Amino acid sequence: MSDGSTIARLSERIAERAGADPESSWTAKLLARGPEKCAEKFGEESVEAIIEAVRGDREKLASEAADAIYHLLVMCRARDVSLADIEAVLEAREGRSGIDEKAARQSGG
Ligand SMILES: N=c1c2ncn([C@@H]3O[C@H](COP(=O)(O)OP(=O)(O)OP(=O)(O)O)[C@@H](O)[C@H]3O)c2ncn1[C@@H]1O[C@H](COP(=O)(O)O)[C@@H](O)[C@H]1O
Repeated sequence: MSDGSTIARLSERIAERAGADPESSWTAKLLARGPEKCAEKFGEESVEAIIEAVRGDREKLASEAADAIYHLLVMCRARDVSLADIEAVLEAREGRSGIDEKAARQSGG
């Protein structure tokens, strides 16, 4: 069972590896290729997760979802958006239902 700290550790590891040798780090290699390439990679990994979600293989979906989360964090890192930035948005949404939020947006409130 995860308490969320695995993703926080992953995010820290991505930040550490950002300055590593691209020959020895996938993170460094991706970041060296620029934000557009990181976004493309996230898109590919997301599609792989979508395919497994449609197929209904739980094990493969968990694996592809892990790849997608890693590549999402790398893409955000490439644009200087940290996990803390993402968490701040999520925290601001806590306690408000998505249905209420959508209704408020549609009524301009
Ligand atoms: N979580 C990950 C992680 N998930 C996926 N990947 C890499 O993402 C790459 C995906 O590349 P590809 O698309 O070629 O792989 P694929 O999806 O199997 O491709 P196909 O063969 O299906 O086309 C692989 O090389 C994976 O190893 C990851 N690379 C790194 N991490 C984490 O990042 C940390 C730092 O890694 P380095 O930067 O490599 O040191 C690691 O300790 C991990 O915690």
